[in-house]
Amino acid sequence: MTAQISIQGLTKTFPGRNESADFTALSDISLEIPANEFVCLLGPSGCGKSTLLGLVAGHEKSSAGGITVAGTPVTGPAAERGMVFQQYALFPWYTVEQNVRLGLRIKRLSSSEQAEQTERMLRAVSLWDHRDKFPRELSGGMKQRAAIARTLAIDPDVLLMDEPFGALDEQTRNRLQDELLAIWQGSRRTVVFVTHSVQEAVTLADRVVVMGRDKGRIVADLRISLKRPRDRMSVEFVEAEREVSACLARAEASDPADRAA
Ligand SMILES: Nc1ncnc2c1ncn2[C@@H]1O[C@H](COP(=O)(O)OP(=O)(O)OP(=O)(O)O)[C@@H](O)[C@H]1O
Repeated sequence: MTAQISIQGLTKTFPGRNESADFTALSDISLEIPANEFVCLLGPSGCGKSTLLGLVAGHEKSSAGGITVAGTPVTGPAAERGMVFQQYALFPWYTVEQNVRLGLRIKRLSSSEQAEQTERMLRAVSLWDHRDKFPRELSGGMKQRAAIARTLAIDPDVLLMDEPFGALDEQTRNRLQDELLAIWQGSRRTVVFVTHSVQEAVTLADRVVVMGRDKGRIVADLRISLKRPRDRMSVEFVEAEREVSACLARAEASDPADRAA
């Protein structure tokens, strides 16, 4: 089952340090994400994308407003919401296979089911032949594929991805985008994907939500209705990129106002 995400009047204020004023990263954000939708969050650095994702993941607590996933309020992390970070977060002392399998322990599967699921995921991200390697023996792209396999093996309804391909070269990044889409198309789930890249957003998303500097305000909500697979060189793709870029430029120019709470 996949889940709808409902964000209502979400505000996040971080306490100020050393008597400085509190800092409001997000103010009164509302967003509805239907089940199975692939949403990219785009916006200038510091606009609150990771904060929003962390709140959906349940890693952070909101200061006001709330989030429900499939109708249930988010009060902390849960297996149904899987997170992939830019830094791969693999255990260095475990092999690729062990890293993927570890995540499955929370699912209470039998040992043969764990082995089966691990193999399926490692094959999906083309790492089966590298399953006995340790993270230090992998390239950046391979590490990220292992991290994705580990999260997907748990079969979360909601996949939260915080710039997962941001540290990779363009070629590897394009390949992983295509792999991720193939996996998503094979078993749909709701995806919220943070990126800085307009091209990445147009390649992946059903919908691009652009956040501005002003406490995470949503300045644009664009549907990308290009058919998949998308040709990054096509006229339609370039046009969509231009439209998203124009919104991003407006977001970057938006006045951060007085961000103190
Ligand atoms: N734990 C924290 N304590 C205080 N301020 C924080 C904390 N986490 C984030 N912030 C602030 O909240 C704002 C939003 O940060 P966030 O990391 O969500 O932005 P972002 O849009 O993901 O940025 P980037 O694109 O650079 O990753 C920033 O000004 C940041 O300094």
